[in-house]
Amino acid sequence: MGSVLIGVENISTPKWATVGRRAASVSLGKALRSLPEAIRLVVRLAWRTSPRLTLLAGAVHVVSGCVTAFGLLATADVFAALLRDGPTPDRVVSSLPALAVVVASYATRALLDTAVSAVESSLRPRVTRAATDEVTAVLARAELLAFEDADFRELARQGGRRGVRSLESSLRYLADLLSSCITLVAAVVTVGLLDPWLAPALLLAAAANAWASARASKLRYEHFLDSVTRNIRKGVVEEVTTDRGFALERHALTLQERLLAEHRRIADSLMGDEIRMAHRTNLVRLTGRALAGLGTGVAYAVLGLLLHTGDMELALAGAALLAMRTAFSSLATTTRAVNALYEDSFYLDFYRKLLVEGAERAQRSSDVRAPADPEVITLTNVTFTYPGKETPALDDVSLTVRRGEVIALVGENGSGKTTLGKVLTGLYPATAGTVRWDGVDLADADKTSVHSSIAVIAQEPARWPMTARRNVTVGRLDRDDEDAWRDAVAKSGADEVLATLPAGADTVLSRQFNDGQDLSGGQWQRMGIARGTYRDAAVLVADEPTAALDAKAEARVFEGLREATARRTTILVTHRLANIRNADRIVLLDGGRIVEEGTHEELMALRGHYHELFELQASAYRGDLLAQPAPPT
Ligand SMILES: Nc1ncnc2c1ncn2[C@@H]1O[C@H](COP(=O)(O)OP(=O)(O)OP(=O)(O)O)[C@@H](O)[C@H]1O
Repeated sequence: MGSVLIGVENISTPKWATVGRRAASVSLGKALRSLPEAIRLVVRLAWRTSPRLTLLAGAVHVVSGCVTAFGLLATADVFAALLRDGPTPDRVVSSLPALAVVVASYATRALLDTAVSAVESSLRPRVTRAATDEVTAVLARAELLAFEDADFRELARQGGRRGVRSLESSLRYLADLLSSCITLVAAVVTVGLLDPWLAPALLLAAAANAWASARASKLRYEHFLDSVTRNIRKGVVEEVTTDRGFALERHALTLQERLLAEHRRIADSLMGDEIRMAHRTNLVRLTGRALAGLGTGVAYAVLGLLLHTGDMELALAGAALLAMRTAFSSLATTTRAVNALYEDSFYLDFYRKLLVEGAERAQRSSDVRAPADPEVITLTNVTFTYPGKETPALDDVSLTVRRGEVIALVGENGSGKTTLGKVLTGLYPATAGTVRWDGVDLADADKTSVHSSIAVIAQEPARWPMTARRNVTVGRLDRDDEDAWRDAVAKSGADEVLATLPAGADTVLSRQFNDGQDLSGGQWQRMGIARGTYRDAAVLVADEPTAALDAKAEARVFEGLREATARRTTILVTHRLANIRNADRIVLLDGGRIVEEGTHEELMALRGHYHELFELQASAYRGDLLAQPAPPT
């Protein structure tokens, strides 16, 4: 079956990564122009978080930059006074005012640095919190179907993790950029004022540095995009190699070494690429530094030439030298900040995309309320296709369900039973056709109003990391009804589970907490049934509710369901046909289409597919299936 264990060699690259690849391959200038967008995003979020702190941070940085510039000009004055012609004591005395300004500027700068870090340490956690909150809110409010889209899930991971981290670092780099730019401008203006020829040489060094930094960022980003798919694959292999959920089969199938080898294979390929990328980045940096060095050399050569030809006095040359050194150091800070912001801007884009896409996929609210207890649910020519799939899971399904009816959905694995349950209850929107509750199209209805009227007992119920009692009452938090709770745990058989727990209903059901307990598959299923029963909704979807239950518990659950179904509409998905003989209607699905529909007696009389399935199961119980084959005659 081939040597690749997981078999995901050819999984496609997420859409957003393909778009990002295109963005990264545009010209550098164009890409750099996208920088203001990233800056705007960071500033806007900071502003929303705290306008006062944002203004303060900006102001403190500007003042700090100005003080540095001021100190620089004052130092030039000190040089000018010291290197003037005349007796030394006079020169020293005349330099004192400028020296005092230099000392004052250093002291102020030190105070401002403290202010900067105080303001930033108040602002940054607020921005991080706001960004994390935005991501969490977008995901919490996304429609159910969004979580079926692998691209969206990966975007959520990248936007939530890298995006928020980049936002935080961008804020720091933005602040650095602001103050270093002011110092740089002051230094370049000082140099330019001393001699206009020196400025272009400085700019050459700046351009070389900026080019190298931006190019290196682009290489790193391209590498990230190239490795996205492999990183997803590595994550999957990591999970199956180390996760508890796979531990049993990993050992029983003796897969540990195979999985480890697979993990190493992918990790090696990623490491190889990473090293290659690092070498290329270093080469780019070297070229940048060589060009910047050339610019610096030219600047010093011009200075030497000016001194040699007598076009510049020694005193001014001293000041120019100092300004040039300041310019180079703030240039280094500026390019580092621009470079980091440029690189962050790619990841900020994930964050932005996640917010945009999340907003598009938000569960819509609407003024149209679904009826709380629908009389009739009508599906008309409903088709449903999962995101990223070609073939529909439901194909032209029409069905009418009346209040109080018990409809059993049967059919082979993958025939669309679970999907039909979700579309019928508005959890998934129909791709085509309509689902109406008493004439209200669920496509227009407020989803919360629809979902308030449904209870879902899932095939694999969620294992809520809460107390056992909460695992049931979370079914309807606004209900506080001790009788209903007792009834729910009794009908589901959850009462027997509670009796085995050390702290009874107050035991926390999660191994993540101290003293937390885990349950068996069947015990979790009983908790799920209790939750669905406690919810007491008008429309109940029970999807294989008893698949993991022992026979006694199953009988008890069906007894409970029968009692409750008189009041509510029930959609029951099951493979155990013996349990649904009394259903009002049985709907047989095949390949997403309804192929047979009627009562048990009607379908048996039809002698079609249902009859065949029923007979097959019945014969298994009668013992025909395992009976010795008749000896050949
Ligand atoms: N999350 C999903 N993403 C993509 N395709 C899906 C998803 N869930 C189900 N499908 C596909 O939709 C089709 C119908 O699946 P569904 O779960 O509704 O079948 P089912 O009849 O409930 O099956 P089973 O008896 O195994 O529970 C199948 O072809 C399945 O592969």
